[in-house]
Amino acid sequence: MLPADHPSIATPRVGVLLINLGTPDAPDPASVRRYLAEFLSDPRVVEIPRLIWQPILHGVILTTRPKKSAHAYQQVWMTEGSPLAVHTRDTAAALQRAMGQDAVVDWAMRYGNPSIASRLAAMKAQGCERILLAPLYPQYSAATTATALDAAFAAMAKMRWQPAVRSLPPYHDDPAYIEALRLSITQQMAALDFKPDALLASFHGMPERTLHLGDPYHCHAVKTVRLLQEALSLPVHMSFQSRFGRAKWLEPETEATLTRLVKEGVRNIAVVTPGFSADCLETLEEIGLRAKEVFLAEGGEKFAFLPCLNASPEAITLYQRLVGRELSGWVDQRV
Ligand SMILES: C=CC1=C(C)c2cc3[nH]c(cc4nc(cc5[nH]c(cc1n2)c(C)c5CCC(=O)O)C(CCC(=O)O)=C4C)c(C)c3C=C
Ligand SMILES: [Fe+2]
Ligand SMILES: [Fe+2]
Repeated sequence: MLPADHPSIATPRVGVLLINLGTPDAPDPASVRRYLAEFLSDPRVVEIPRLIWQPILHGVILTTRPKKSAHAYQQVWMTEGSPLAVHTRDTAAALQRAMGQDAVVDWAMRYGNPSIASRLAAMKAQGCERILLAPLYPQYSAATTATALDAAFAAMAKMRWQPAVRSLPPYHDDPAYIEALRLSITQQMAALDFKPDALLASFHGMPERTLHLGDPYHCHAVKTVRLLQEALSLPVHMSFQSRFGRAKWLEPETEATLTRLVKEGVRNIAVVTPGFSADCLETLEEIGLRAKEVFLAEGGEKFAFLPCLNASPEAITLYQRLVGRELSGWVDQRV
């Protein structure tokens, strides 16, 4: 009888684990509360001393925010589940089809389900002795990329026989990523029933302090926008959304930027969110519904939110290239 962590098949296989942020299991206040409690207890996300933060989190935040956020989730929830989970799952399935026998492709969430620990265990049970950990964040941030890798290593800390692992580097300036964005944006703009006067790239925000502490997220986002602008031969405005708490966050803020653009004469706008690999609450509800309302209320006329790369053919070509490069030496190079 083999011990539980012993691979069940003889041929060693290569695994690719796509990792995204995480989302509640259901759009109700209890599920959102469970998710937020895990997410906002992560010291990589909220960098306030535990003794100060925990009473605030378990006091005002977890008693007020779950109800409000559950209402927001209800507006974008899909028949198959939370958009972030549905798109991440579909991306893994499409990448698996594209990669065939070269690798076992799976997906996991940093917070909530399916957990990184459970999918790493499942991949090991399928014989994956080598695993590429691929956090699907183009721009590196300690609050996203680093904590996803921390969770993977924490799971491995409990394994007697660990797989060999590699991690996908940030791809904010990778020509394959910029090309995927260029193609996706060009196609979506051509399908609109209006010609935008401006294109805005809205990124998830971060406390400004993290920039001064050395987190490269802001610089990565700025570089993505510069390269995208060059690739599209179009001016691209840039802003940061999803402000949380009282500290100063990165600026300019998205809704304030939309208001300013209307004042400067922009009437028709397209908004993209290149910091997100998959559509989620922050893109569909915060931009697609709320930011749109602000833009129109300020006097804007046409607003289009252009969806994320999700599981589009452009996204799969991108991930095949990024992943293929990292797997060199592990599998035959075919991409
Ligand atoms: C301290 C607060 C937060 C930091 C820092 C933060 C960074 C950060 N987040 C993403 C990507 C996503 N965030 C999402 C939701 C979300 N984010 C925060 C707070 C911080 N994020 C909260 C409280 C929430 C939950 C929703 C809400 O109540 O408003 C999501 C979407 C999840 C979903 O279920 O759809 C994503 C994706 C990045 C990329 C980032 C730093 C770069
Ligand atoms: Fe967030
Ligand atoms: Fe938000």
